Amino acid sequence: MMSSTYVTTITGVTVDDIRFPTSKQLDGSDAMSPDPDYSSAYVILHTDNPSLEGHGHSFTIGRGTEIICVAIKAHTHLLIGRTLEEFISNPGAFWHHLTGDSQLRWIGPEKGVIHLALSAIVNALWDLYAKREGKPLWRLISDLTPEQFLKCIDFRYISDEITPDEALKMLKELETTKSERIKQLEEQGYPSYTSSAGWLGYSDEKIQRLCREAINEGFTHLKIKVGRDLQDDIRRLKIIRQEVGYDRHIMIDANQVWDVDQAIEWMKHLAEFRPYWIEEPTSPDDILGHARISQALQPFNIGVATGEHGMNRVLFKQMLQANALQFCQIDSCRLGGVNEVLAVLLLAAKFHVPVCPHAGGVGLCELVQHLSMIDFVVVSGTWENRVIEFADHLHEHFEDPCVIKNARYVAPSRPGYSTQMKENSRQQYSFPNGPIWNTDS
Ligand SMILES: C[C@H](O)[C@@H](O)CC(=O)C(=O)O
Ligand SMILES: [Mg+2]
Repeated sequence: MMSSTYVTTITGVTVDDIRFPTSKQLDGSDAMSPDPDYSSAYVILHTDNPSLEGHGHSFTIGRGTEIICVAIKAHTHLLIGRTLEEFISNPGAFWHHLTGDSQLRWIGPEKGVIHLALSAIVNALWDLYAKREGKPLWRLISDLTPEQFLKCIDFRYISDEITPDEALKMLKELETTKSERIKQLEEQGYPSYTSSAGWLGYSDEKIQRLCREAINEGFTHLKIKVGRDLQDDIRRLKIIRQEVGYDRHIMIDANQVWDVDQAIEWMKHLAEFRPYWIEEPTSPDDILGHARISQALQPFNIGVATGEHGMNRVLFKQMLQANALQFCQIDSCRLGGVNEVLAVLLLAAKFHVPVCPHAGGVGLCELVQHLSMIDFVVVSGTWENRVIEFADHLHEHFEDPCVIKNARYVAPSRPGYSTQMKENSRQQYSFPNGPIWNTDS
């Protein structure tokens, strides 16, 4: 897509299992994950240009990261000897090539461990491309023409809902005003919400303190974990509402613990606290269940948010078709990397459903800021009702950490996809032999 006079060949793939012992402080804890160790299946694509590498990762919560690492290595034959120019000339076709290995496809297809592995690789390819062009990813993709943008997407399985021609029309309608939105982003940043205050394992005192801090930092939207015990949720929500008042939005997240009827019943008891959304009320695969919950909660003005475990664009297509979600939570590492996220952004825009990405974890905030900015500039053209999740953990381990100012993500300016972890952090937290884990060393 971009013209280039030289060719960059992928010559090697390094894979690392990196884990942070976040479970010690119960950071990240929820009703389904009481002791997460935020982790990264981390990949570096080496090239024949020693100063040009692509970094990517996929997020997990501890055990199992090594399985994704093995799955990443299983893709090596699809990468070595391939050129960055092949990827750039047709990113959608290259994505198809990576998901198309018939033997690997059998253990998906396009979901589960193999798809988590794919996302790390695809994220690294986009990092490589953006670094080569000297642009942050959001800007690189914003600068593509609508035709080039569409070349990134594999329309297989979604063309019954959105065709390339229809998508082209949508993108062209926004193209003439793109530069205004780029300016707005650079001047104002992108709205965010915090989930740092409400992890399930935190004491009431800690939650109160963190709510106050969040308000002082300018946050108007806060997310709290629920779903372990109803009386506990009621007590915690009372405390939180006392701290933040009713002028701010509270979102709540059940992390899939409920059956469908149980979700509806439980939420009726929490409705008095006026949650803006209930996130992952039930199994992430249950499209019709989410639709029933959405319908039941409509009279209470509570939206359903889901997507952090949304396995692929097909699931999102059906969630949208079934009116099963009111907030679309793309995940930069659960979907098959940037290409598939772009497909979901288009689908969500078609249904006028706001995209509010899942972030937090390790490195997710760094990635999704680019994706929401692309959505704003190119796809939906608006940030109305849209907020990117922010959790204040582990940013110090990244070369280009996200920056929050007045509760808004500052638009990244460094080349790449903000994926690159500091070399020292990769060594220290390498599992199981890094010094943090190997207490004998
Ligand atoms: C285990 C993770 O911390 C999870 O609770 C994150 C999540 O659901 C969210 O950020 O939303
Ligand atoms: Mg969640």
